[in-house]
Amino acid sequence: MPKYGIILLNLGGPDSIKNVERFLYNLFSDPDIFKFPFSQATQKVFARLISKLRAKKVIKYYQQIGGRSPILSYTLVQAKLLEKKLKPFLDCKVYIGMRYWRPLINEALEMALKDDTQKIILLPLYPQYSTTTTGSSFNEFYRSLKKLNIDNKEIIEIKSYPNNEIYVKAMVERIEEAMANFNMDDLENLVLIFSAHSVPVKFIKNGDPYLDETIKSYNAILDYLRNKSERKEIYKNIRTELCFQSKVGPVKWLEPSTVETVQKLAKEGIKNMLVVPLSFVSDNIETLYELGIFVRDIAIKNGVKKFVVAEALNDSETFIEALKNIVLEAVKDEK
Ligand SMILES: C=CC1=C(C)c2cc3[nH]c(cc4nc(cc5[nH]c(cc1n2)c(C)c5CCC(=O)O)C(CCC(=O)O)=C4C)c(C)c3C=C
Ligand SMILES: [Fe+2]
Ligand SMILES: [Fe+2]
Repeated sequence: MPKYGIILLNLGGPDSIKNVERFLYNLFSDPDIFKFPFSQATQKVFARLISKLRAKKVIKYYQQIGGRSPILSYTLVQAKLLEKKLKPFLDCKVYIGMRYWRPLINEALEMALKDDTQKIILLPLYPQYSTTTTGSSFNEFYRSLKKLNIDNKEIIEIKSYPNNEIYVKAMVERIEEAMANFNMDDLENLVLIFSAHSVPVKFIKNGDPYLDETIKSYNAILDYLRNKSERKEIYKNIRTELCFQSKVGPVKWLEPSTVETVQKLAKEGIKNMLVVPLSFVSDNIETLYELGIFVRDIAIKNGVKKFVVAEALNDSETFIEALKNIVLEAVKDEK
């Protein structure tokens, strides 16, 4: 009977081509991410329609990255490493609760309850809070709790950690690894492009802190690179950009887009680009296909010579250390 059950919250992704449409249906049925007018019933009808249409398009993308999303395999590794790292300090077990594809949040909760867990810690694998990601996962968790008629469990929510020092260090390590692809001559004509997942502007206007927290991460990583890293003198002279990827649908999303940014830089004569996926802690379709294939193709066609995408944190030991510290900090007054 572990005292603490830690539920890692993430988006999830289809585990096969045949499940792409069902995954998209779950995503478009979520009123926290896509609000359709009128009623819950119309939301379902629209979700059915849009997931069918979008599946036709994105199945081709999933086929190019191995026929499934790699999110779960990376999250499984992160869960295992975190449990191992935490065990000497905390009586705990780590579970995975995905928002849109298995293992789902209610399944993680049921497993934690079966193990007779006394307290549940919600740990989002989103460093930056958004109502569309962490907020949506929290809502789904509380709906699952209500369905099971549970009202006596202590729940500890970790909201976000955009400028946690160890998380920032883990990001810097990934950037340094990717920088090994460039030689000294390349550096004079290199731009570091930080690409975050976009959200519709209306969420930000309604108070979603996602943009502020994304800028916080961006500034903290730049500060580390330019003032604390071993090669700080190099980073002081490297130009950087922050942009937003993965817009879906016709409404206005956060800009500038990653594609526009790459095109603008290429037009200016930039020949070397290092793209850093910000806001993703595991590689997924948005990093592997959108950045690694789609945006790369545009860059090369526009004259870019070297286009490198940094690996997401995935199995980074330093990232797991950050998560360990974040959890221990959250329970320090409880133990
Ligand atoms: C990490 C931050 C993310 C935010 C913020 C986010 C907002 C957001 N996403 C959609 C729609 C889609 N997202 C899709 C995939 C996807 N999204 C994230 C992360 C964030 N989303 C990840 C990690 C993934 C990849 C999952 C995988 O299979 O590997 C998709 C499916 C792919 C596609 O059709 O392009 C959709 C759709 C909206 C509408 C939104 C904010 C309102
Ligand atoms: Fe998304
Ligand atoms: Fe996308």
